[in-house]
Amino acid sequence: MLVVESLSKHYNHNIAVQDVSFEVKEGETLVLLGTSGCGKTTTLRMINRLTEASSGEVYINGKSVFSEPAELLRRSIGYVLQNNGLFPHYTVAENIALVPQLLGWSQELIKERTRLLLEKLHLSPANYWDALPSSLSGGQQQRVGLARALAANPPILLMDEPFGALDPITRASVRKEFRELDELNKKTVVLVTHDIQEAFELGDRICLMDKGRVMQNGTPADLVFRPANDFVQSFIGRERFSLELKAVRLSDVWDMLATDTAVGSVELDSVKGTQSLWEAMERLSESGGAQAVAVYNEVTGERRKIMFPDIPRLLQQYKQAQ
Ligand SMILES: Nc1ncnc2c1ncn2[C@@H]1O[C@H](COP(=O)(O)OP(=O)(O)OP(=O)(O)O)[C@@H](O)[C@H]1O
Repeated sequence: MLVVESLSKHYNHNIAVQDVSFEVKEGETLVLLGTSGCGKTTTLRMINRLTEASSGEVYINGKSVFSEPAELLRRSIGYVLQNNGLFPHYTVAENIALVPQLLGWSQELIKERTRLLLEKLHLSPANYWDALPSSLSGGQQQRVGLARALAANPPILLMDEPFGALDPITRASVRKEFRELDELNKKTVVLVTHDIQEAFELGDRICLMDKGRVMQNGTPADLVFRPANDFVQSFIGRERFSLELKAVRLSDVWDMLATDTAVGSVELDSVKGTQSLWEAMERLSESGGAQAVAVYNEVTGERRKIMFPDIPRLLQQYKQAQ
């Protein structure tokens, strides 16, 4: 678990970050969201001490990050940058192996881990092992950057605008892969973005910042249905409808879903109860004209069904119940 307590950074008289606090549990993603210059990157870099805090504390599993040399600390924290930060003269495999090499892993273990990560990130080892970063597309480079950050299996992963340099289509597909990556299930992730849609898709919690301060720290549903102040309200602005669909989980409206899951003899595509109304809508659009998708509750094993016309009604009923 990561705890950030009253973190501040001042540059002479300029306050970059003021009194920022939040907690991120294992398996959770916290998104630092806000417009350019609000202090997101500075906050992120104070966690792995690339920027030294003026005051405040950061604890990882109860231990202060200031209690060990910064270089050692950074080996246990994965870091992904917008421009991927790959070494241009190192091959893909050499880039991924950097931290495990520093940690003294055996060559055999490093190779095994590199192969596994390349496969999980849909980069076939046969094609990409010896490739140089310049021969890869932006999306592929970003995947290698992610593999490198995950290589030594760090408990914490920090990501600074990881999808920011990608075109919208690649961005959406890399983001989806990121959401589905099982390597992240037990990680504590802090991700910086200025893209509110991305924040709602990826964040279990969102910390919305302005001028170095936290405006609201809550779940996507807190921000969109219970905004703490006018700033949050206006930040959500005209994107409200899609954000509402992203904030409501299918498990939140479980009792309102149809119990009859049969649609003739057709095997329905399925989504999980932990996914959002938005993701159900995406799956319906992708499933080639299917009228419905099944919703699978991983906890109880129950199945229900959702259809396109249900979606606005479910959202409405959820809002009324709030
Ligand atoms: N090394 C530095 N020296 C002086 N001021 C700095 C330094 N680094 C950041 N700042 C200032 O701190 C404030 C916050 O910057 P920061 O990069 O954290 O914002 P950000 O929200 O990440 O913005 P962006 O999305 O544009 O990267 C800005 O006013 C910036 O000019």
